[in-house]
Amino acid sequence: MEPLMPQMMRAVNFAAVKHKMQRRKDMEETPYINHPIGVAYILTEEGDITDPVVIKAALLHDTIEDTDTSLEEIKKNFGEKVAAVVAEVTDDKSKPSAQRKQAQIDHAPYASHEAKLVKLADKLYNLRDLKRTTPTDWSEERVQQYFVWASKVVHGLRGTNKMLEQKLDELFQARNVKV
Ligand SMILES: Nc1nc2c(ncn2[C@@H]2O[C@H](COP(=O)(O)OP(=O)(O)O)[C@@H](OP(=O)(O)OP(=O)(O)O)[C@H]2O)c(=O)[nH]1
Ligand SMILES: [Mn+2]
Repeated sequence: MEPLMPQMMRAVNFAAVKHKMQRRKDMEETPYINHPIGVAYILTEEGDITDPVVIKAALLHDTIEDTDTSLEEIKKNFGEKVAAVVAEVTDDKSKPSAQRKQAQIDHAPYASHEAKLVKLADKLYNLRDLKRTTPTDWSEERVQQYFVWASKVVHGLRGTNKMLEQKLDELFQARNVKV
C-alpha cells in the first residue's frame, strides 16, 4: 500500500486542478477549492474522522457535479470505494433544481455511512458560509429557504456523527428552523 501522505496529496491536488477555474458565489469570489478542502477539514478537525476514504471523498465531492471529471477518472485514480462515495454525493445536474433538492431529502437516509459524513460536513460548511456572507443575487428569503431545506436533508443523515449534528442543530436553532 502506498503511504497515506502521497495518497492525500494526490486527492487535494486533483481537486485543485479540477476546480481551478471555479469561484464561490460570494462577493469576494473566493476560490472554489476552499470549499472541498474546508469540508475535509471539518471532518478531521470537528468530526474526528480519520478514514482516508471519507477524507478523499470529501476533497473530491464536487468534482463530478461541477467540473468535467468522470466517475471513471475518480475510480482509476482513487479506487472503487472513494468513487462510490463521490457518486453517492453527486447531484444529477440534468434534473431541474427543485427535483435535485427533493432527491437529496429522499435519498439521505439510504446513503452509506461514509456518504452521510461527507454530506453532513458539506451542509455544515455551506450553512456557515451563508452566515459569513450572502451569495451575490441571493435574497434573505432564499437564504432562509436553504436553511429549511438543509434541515430536511440533515434529518435523514442523523445518527452518523454527534459533533457535526450538534453544530448543525445550533445553526438551525439560531435561524428558528425546527430540527
Ligand atoms: N453557501 C454558499 N454556497 C455556495 C457559494 N458558492 C457556491 N456555493 C455552492 O452552491 C450550492 C448551493 O446553491 P444552490 O443554488 O442551492 O444549489 P445549486 O447550485 O446546486 O442549484 C452548494 O453546492 P453543494 O456544495 O453541491 O451543496 P448542496 O447545496 O447541494 O448541498 C454550494 O457549495 C457561496 O458563496 N456560499
Ligand atoms: Mn459541496
